[in-house]
Amino acid sequence: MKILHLDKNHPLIIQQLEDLGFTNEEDYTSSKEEVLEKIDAYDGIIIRSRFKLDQAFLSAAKNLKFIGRLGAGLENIDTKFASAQGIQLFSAPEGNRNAVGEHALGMLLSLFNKLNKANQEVRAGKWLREENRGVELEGKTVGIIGYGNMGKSFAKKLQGFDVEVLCYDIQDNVGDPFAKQVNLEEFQQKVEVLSLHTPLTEATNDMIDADFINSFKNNFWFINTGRGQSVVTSDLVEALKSGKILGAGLDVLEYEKTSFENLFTSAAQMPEPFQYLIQAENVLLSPHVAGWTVESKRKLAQVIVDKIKANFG
Ligand SMILES: NC(=O)C1=CN([C@@H]2O[C@H](COP(=O)(O)OP(=O)(O)OC[C@H]3O[C@@H](n4cnc5c(N)ncnc54)[C@H](OP(=O)(O)O)[C@@H]3O)[C@@H](O)[C@H]2O)C=CC1
Ligand SMILES: O=C(O)C(=O)CO
Repeated sequence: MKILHLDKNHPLIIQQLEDLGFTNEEDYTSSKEEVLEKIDAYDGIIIRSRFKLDQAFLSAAKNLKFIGRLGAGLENIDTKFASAQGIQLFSAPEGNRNAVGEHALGMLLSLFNKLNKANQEVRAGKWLREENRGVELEGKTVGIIGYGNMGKSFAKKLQGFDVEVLCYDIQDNVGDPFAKQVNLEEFQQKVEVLSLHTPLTEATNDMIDADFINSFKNNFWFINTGRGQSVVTSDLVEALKSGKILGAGLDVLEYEKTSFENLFTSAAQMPEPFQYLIQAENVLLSPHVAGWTVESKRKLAQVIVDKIKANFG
């Protein structure tokens, strides 16, 4: 079987697939059009997010048997069409769920303790203790939307903080010892910290808008390590300005072309709401790296190799 690798990744993926008898071709530079011309020669594709695998692309991939996505989200693949074509899809949430759980917790504790602001001030010679008084997680109600691999990982990390953890999910009975599943109404009545872990779908696109935010009884803290497009950034900014949202930790932004590339080459080019986010003291930003650790790079590759081996080895 011949596999085309479209994104550079951990070397173990090529080594192990070679050992299993697969032929590997690495192409990290050809345009989508160039790849389209040769794609019918491959049985498998391994990709992160370099381009969208849409109907046109999948139709041209006449011999394709599987796609391995080195990550959790599958929104860059037309999954319905791929399945209808008999193409198997392998994602790797097992590889980066721990990283996302740790990143979400890290963002939350940094926000609560104003670490980003305090760090910048001390470096600038300012010793402002009262202004940098933090708040504690103990006793708070933390709400997780989307209780799958990532949401559960975050909930697990919260054990030991003496918090109540609630989750809201469209699936029934997703709760476990780490979180109590409730309906949306109860969720919005109780939550003081909201962490978003849903995939990007039609329903979650722009889900966090002004109506949704204002349906929460309490002012709340917001962490997003899901997808930026699930948030209406201008509404988030209004909520930060009004104090409805007390602070936000955003690993993902609406202004991303793929999961790894920003739409804009500089922050200055970004739309007005982003200009607010980059100067707000109660906002912490990271460039879509929650699932992007040294360890997850290796784990993601291993998960994909293991899934290919289990199905085609
Ligand atoms: N920042 C980063 O680096 C990373 C971000 N991610 C993001 O996290 C997402 C979640 O990953 P993962 O936990 O593996 O996904 P899972 O599918 O395991 O879990 C997501 C859960 O959310 C549910 N859900 C879907 N739509 C809604 C909705 N409208 N309201 C409430 N719940 C909903 C899903 O239900 P159902 O199964 O019915 O759809 C599912 O139970 C990824 O798709 C990706 O976008 C992931 C890894 C790294
Ligand atoms: O795994 C994912 O879906 C990502 O966002 C990559 O870091």
